[in-house]
Amino acid sequence: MNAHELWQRYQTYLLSDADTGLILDVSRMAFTDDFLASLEPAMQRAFDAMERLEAGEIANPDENRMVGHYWLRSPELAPDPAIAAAIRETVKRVTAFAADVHAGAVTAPGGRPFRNVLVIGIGGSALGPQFVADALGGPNDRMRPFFFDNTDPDGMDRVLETLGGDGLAETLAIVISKSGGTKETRNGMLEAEAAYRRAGLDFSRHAVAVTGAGSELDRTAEAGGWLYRFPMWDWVGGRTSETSAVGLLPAALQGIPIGDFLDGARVCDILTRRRETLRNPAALLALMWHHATGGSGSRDMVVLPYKDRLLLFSRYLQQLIMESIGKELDLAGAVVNQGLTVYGNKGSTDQHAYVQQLREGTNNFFVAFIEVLKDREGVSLAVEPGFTSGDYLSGFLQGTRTALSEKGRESLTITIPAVTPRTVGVLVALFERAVGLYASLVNINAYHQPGVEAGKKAAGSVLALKGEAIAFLRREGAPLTAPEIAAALGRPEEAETIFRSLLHAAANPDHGVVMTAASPLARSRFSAR
Ligand SMILES: O=P(O)(O)OC[C@H]1O[C@](O)(CO)[C@@H](O)[C@@H]1O
Repeated sequence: MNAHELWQRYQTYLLSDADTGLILDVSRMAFTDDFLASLEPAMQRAFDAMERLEAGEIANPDENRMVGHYWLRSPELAPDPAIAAAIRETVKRVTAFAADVHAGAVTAPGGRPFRNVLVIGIGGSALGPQFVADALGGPNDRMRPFFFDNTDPDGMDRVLETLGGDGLAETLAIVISKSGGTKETRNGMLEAEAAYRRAGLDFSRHAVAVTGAGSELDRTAEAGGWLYRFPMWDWVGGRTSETSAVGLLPAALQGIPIGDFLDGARVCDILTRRRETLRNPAALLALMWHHATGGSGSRDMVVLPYKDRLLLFSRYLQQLIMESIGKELDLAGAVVNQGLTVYGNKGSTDQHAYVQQLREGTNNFFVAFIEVLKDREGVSLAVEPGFTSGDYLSGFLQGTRTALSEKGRESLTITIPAVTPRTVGVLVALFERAVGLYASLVNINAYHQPGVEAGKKAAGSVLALKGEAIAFLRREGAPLTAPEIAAALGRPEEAETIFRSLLHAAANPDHGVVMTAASPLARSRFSAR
C-alpha cells in the first residue's frame, strides 16, 4: 500500500472514544474486510457469552464459578444484591481504612504513623498492584510501596534492607492471597513476621489480610488478631482482581484516587459492551489477535508502551493473557494447546535491544504499541531547536511503527491521553474484556488455570524427597552419590531430583549438607551433619 492508501486505511478503522480517551489504530494489521465478516458471527456469539457472564452465568465451568470482575466497578450489575452490597461495602472499607491510616487514626504500636506499605503476594495478587503502584506513584505518595512477590530469600532481604529496622516500625504489611494457601506468599508472610520480630516489633499489629473468607490466611489473620481483613471472592479471578480489594487497598494506601481508577474501568466496560465490533476496542483487539495468530497463538504479542510509567504493563498483561488463553483443552474437551505469548518492556528503550530482530529477523510476532500523548507536567526543555525529549519519544514510536510496517511486520497502537488513575483503569478493563472475548472466539475457558497446579504439585514432591534425602544422609554419615541415595531410599528413578536438590542444599548453610565435588559433577558425594 502506498502512503495515501495507508492514510485511508488508518481513517477507516480508527476508533476513538471521548469518554475513555482511548484511540485504537489497527490499520497496520493486514486483515481484510472478508476476515472481519467471516468472524462476525463468532464475535456476536462472544458478545452473547459475555452478556451471560455479566448476568452471572457459571462462565468458569471447571471451577463451577461465576466470573464477576466487571461487577467490581458497576456493582449494580451484580446478579445478587448481596454481591453488590459486598462490593460497595468493601470499597467503602478500603477507602475508610486508608483514610484512617493517612490521618493517623490507625497507627503502629506506640502511635507511630504508617509510612510504608509492604505488599506480600504473587501472580494476580501482586502484578496488578505493582503495575498500578509504578504507573501512578511518585515522590508525593502518601505511603511508599514495597513488594515481596516471590519466595526468593535474597529478594526479600533486599526489600527489608531498603526498609531498615526502623522503617519496618512504620510499615503496614498487606498479605494478599485469594486462596490463602499459596506457598510463596505464606513464606513471604513468615519471613516478614520474623523480620518484624528481629526488629522488636509485633507483626500482627502491622498486618492486614486480603483473602477468601475461611482460607488458611484468613484463619491465621483472625487467630493472630491482625489489624484488618478484607475479602476476596471466588467469583473474582486472581488475574482479574485489580479492581477488587487486591488492587484497591495498596493503591488507596499509596494515595492513588481509587474512585478515578474504578471509574476508568467502568467507562471502558461501557465502551467494550458495544455490540458493533468496529466500535468496540476490546472486540477489535480480540479480532486482531485472532487475525495475527490464526486463532492459534502462532505469533507473539510484543507489548511496547512508550512510557516509563507503563513498564510493568507488559508483565501484568503477560499473566492476564497467558494464564487465561494458554490452555490445553477447549470447552468441548478437545486438545487445542491454545495460547498467546506476551512479552515486552518499553519503548524507545527496546529499540536498542530486540527491535532489531523485530524488523529484520523471524516474523513471528505483532506489536501492540501503547502511546501516551502527554509528555510530562508542564513545558519541556528543547533538547535541540524546536524539539523536546517527548517529541523524540513520539517520533521513535512512529518511526518504529513505520519501519516495521515497511517490512510487513504488523502492529496496532493504543493511545491514551495521559497516565492517570482513570486511564490506567481503562487499560486494565480493556484487556480484561479483550481476553474474555478472544477466549470465546477460540472456545476456551479463560478463567481457570489447571496447568499451574502441575508445577505446584511437582514442587511439593521435590521438597518431600529433599527432606528424605537429607534425613537419610544424617543417619548414614558416609558421603554418598545421588544414585546411591536414591537406591537406598527405594527411588532409583529419582537420582536426578536428589542430585539437584542436594546441590542446592550444599550451597547453603541451612541443612548442614556438604558436597565433595567430582568430575563429572553428577558423581559428586554428599554428606550431612
Ligand atoms: O491469590 P493466590 O490464591 O495466592 O494466587 C496467586 C496466583 O497463583 C495462581 O493461582 C497461579 O498459581 C494465579 O492464578 C494467582 O494469581
